[in-house]
Amino acid sequence: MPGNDVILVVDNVHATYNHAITALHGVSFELRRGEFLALLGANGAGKSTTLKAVSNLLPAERGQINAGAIGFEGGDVSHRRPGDLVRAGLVQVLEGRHCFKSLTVEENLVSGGIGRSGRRAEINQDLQRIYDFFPRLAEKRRTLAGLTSGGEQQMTAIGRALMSRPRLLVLDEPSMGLAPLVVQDIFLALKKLNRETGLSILVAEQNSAVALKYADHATVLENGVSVLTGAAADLRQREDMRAFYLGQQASPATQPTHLHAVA
Ligand SMILES: Nc1ncnc2c1ncn2[C@@H]1O[C@H](COP(=O)(O)OP(=O)(O)OP(=O)(O)O)[C@@H](O)[C@H]1O
Repeated sequence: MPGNDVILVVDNVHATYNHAITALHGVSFELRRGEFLALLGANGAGKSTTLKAVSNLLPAERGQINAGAIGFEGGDVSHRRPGDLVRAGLVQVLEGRHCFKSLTVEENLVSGGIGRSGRRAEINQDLQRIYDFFPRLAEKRRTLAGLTSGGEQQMTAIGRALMSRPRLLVLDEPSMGLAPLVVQDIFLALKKLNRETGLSILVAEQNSAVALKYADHATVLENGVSVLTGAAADLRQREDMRAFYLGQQASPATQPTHLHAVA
């Protein structure tokens, strides 16, 4: 049984789409309270499927968990509707920075608080907190989200998720399609949120270099299986990680044919 300090447990999860396409066949990891964990892997490795399984969003895509279990705060997520998980503190920012483009940045943020009973003063306080983490959103608060940059839309999507006061924030590929400096800004803000508020963060990323720079730990997926978990600082030093995921050449003597689990 995991201790109270573990907020999310993914235990040997197998998942398929349409009862036919196997997407995951053995994904396991744990996320401790207050931890920033990165889920890494190439295109199609199963990162998005794992995150959708965590938020119980697979059934909406004709997907299902066939074996294994996912526990959030000690309860099995498969018994809870996605909306109930949000109210319980598990909030996901889906891939593709979904914003309401015809609403202002601030209206988008406020929309994230709908459903939670909050007085205006409380909502204003939360808005201010988000503007402190993302000063660029404060400057653009009256601008239509559709007219802001990709980075600002990603920040708006994250800010909207924060309005429901999550305990675990899950993000799918926040760096996608963004310039390197903007990606750094976003990860810096996530790290600050994690450090200053104790928010637990799970982020799926193809950009391993940036994820390993800011995360505490990382789990690597290959073809639907978690093959490696370790401290981000250790993974950054590994020759095989450098060669496979950080785009650097390992010396021929150390080049592996696949990643080896941390002992
Ligand atoms: N809605 C779906 N219906 C059927 N198959 C799917 C669906 N979504 C994903 N898959 C398949 O499941 C496998 C894992 O995909 P997934 O999107 O989870 O990987 P990923 O690591 O997130 O990759 P990417 O970075 O490209 O999003 C792939 O073989 C993919 O084709």
